[in-house]
Amino acid sequence: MLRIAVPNKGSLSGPAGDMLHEAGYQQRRESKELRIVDPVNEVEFFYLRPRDIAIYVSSGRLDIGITGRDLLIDSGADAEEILPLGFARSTFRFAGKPGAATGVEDLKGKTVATSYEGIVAGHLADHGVEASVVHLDGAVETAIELGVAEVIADVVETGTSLRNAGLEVFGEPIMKSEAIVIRRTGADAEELKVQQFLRRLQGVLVARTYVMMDYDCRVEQLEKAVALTPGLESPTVSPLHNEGWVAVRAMVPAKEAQRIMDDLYDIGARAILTTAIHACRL
Ligand SMILES: Nc1ncnc2c1ncn2[C@@H]1O[C@H](COP(=O)(O)OP(=O)(O)OP(=O)(O)O)[C@@H](O)[C@H]1O
Ligand SMILES: O=P(O)(O)OC[C@H]1O[C@H](OP(=O)(O)OP(=O)(O)O)[C@H](O)[C@@H]1O
Ligand SMILES: [Mg+2]
Repeated sequence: MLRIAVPNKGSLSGPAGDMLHEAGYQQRRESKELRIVDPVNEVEFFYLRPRDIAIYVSSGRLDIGITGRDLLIDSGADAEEILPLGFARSTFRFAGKPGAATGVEDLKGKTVATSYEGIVAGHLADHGVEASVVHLDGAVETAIELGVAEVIADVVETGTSLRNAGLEVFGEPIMKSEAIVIRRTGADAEELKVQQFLRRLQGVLVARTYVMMDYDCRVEQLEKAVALTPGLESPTVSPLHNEGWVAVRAMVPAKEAQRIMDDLYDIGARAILTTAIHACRL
């Protein structure tokens, strides 16, 4: 049975559960459940604190886990990223009162508050900067106002929390993060159950980003039309009963679907339809 760590709380928890559900796995019904078995798919899910997941996976007791890239790096655990999942996207940045600093090199002798001590200490060391790091569990933005630190390093998504605290980012982003699947470093990459799990999640990612497009066009326009809808490998082209017309079917990126429909219409395609993809294996 495959043993998988899933975030039990916080920003990663809801979207991770939704994705696993879309991939056909049974998920917990109640937020207090700590583990469930999905006997049909032969998977056991452990609901753990996001910060602890890399540690469990690196111990080898759990096969894979879903966590944030920033949490994996912060933990220093012996685990590696095997699939980015596209949700809980954020950047990790320094911030302070306007004019407090312009880059990491200005932090010598200063105090930095953060919940991600591992990332910050590593980044300071990479730049040869000696600064103090104060660990706080959350609401780090308030640390400056209350005099605990001169600058902070924190997760930034929309920037609203920083703005509300009168702070500004400075310097280059320390890292970009999103939810990821991890496994123990060097674990068997060919393990069939792991491969099947990853294929299911990849199927969800494709189903979320692509739609199926169908349309009819005149044979003379086919090359132009196919250039607009190349599909992933090559579009399906079938003859219509009316001579001189063909039906074309191809996957297109959902974000571009409306523009592609306009362009197809302009070159004479008709009966242009898009439909959602519910699941897929590429
Ligand atoms: N506002 C946000 N937008 C996107 N991702 C976020 C945001 N806040 C935290 N994350 C991501 O969530 C993960 C941290 O999860 P964790 O549960 O520790 O904190 P949280 O989501 O802030 O929850 P809480 O603070 O309520 O405990 C990290 O990967 C982080 O990048
Ligand atoms: O750029 P934004 O869209 O404002 O998002 C970033 C904020 O979200 C998280 O805080 P959270 O709400 O989890 O509170 P916490 O600081 O107590 O963890 C993070 O720590 C930032 O403070
Ligand atoms: Mg938080």
